[in-house]
Amino acid sequence: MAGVNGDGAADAAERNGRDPPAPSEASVALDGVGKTYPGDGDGGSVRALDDVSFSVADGEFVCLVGPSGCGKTTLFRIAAGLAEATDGRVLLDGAEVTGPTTDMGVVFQEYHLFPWLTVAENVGFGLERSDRSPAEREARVDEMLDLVGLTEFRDAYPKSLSGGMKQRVAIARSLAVDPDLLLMDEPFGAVDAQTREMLQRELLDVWESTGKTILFVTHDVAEAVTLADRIVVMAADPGRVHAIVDVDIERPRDRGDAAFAERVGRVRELIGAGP
Ligand SMILES: Nc1ncnc2c1ncn2[C@@H]1O[C@H](COP(=O)(O)OP(=O)(O)OP(=O)(O)O)[C@@H](O)[C@H]1O
Repeated sequence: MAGVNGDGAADAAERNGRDPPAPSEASVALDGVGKTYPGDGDGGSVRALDDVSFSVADGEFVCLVGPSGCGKTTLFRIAAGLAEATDGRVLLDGAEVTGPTTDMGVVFQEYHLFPWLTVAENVGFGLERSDRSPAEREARVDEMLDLVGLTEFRDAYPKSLSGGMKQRVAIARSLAVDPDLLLMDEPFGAVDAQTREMLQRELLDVWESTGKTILFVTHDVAEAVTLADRIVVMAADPGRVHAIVDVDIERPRDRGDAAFAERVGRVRELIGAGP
C-alpha cells in the first residue's frame, strides 16, 4: 500500500522538515510553531499548538485535517500573519511572516465580500493599492473573472449571487494580486454538497493553471483526499502534527475508487473518527 507515511506521531515527527522540501526551499514552512492562550483568570492557559512543523513546497496542494479543537484555526491564523505564535516561526519563501502580506491570498468560509461593491470591484479591491495602471487592473480583474467563470456577473452585487458564486468571487479576489500562496480555511463549508464538489473541481483547475501553492483547512476527509498532494493530520491536546499522508492518486480522482476509499478510511482512522 502506498501513500501513508507513518502511523503515529513519531513517524510524523520524523518526516517533519525532512520530507521534501527542506524548509528553506519550501514555499511555506512552519517551524516549531506553538501557541498558548493565556487563562482568563478563572481557568488555566490553553496549549493550542505544540511544536508544529511541516512545509508546503512551491506549487504543492496540502490539506490540513484534524478533530475539533486541534488548533486548525489557530494555525491558519498564525500562518496568515493574523495571529502571533508563542513559539517557532512561519517562513514564506524563506522570509519570516510577521503580519498579513499580499504574498498570501486568504480565503475564509465566510466570503467577506463587500456588499456595496460589484463583483468586479470586489475582485479588484486588493489591486487598488498596487502599482498597476487602471487599465492593467481592469485587465487583471477580467482575467480573474474568466478564470472562475463569472465574467457575465461582473456588474452584479454579492446579494444576488449564490453561495458558490460568492466563494468564486472570494477566490478570484485572493488570486488577483498574484500571491505565491493561497491559504484557505474551510472555504466550501457553507455551500451544499453538489456545489462543494463543483467548487473542488474548479479549484483544482485553477491550481493546475496557475501553479499556486495551496494550504487548505477542512473538516471533510473526502474533500482532502479529492484535493491534496499530501494531508497533514493533526491531533488535539495539545494541537500537533500526528501524521502526514501522501495522496499519490492520479487526478481527477474517483470517489468510487478503492484507492480513494482506502485513503479516506486511513485518514479517518488517524483522526480517530473511525474507518
Ligand atoms: N482566543 C482563544 N482564547 C483561549 N483559547 C482559545 C482561543 N481560541 C482557541 N482556543 C482554544 O485553542 C484550542 C484550539 O482551537 P482552534 O479553534 O484553533 O481549533 P480548531 O481545530 O480550529 O477547532 P474546530 O475544528 O472546532 O474549529 C481549543 O482548545 C480552543 O478552545
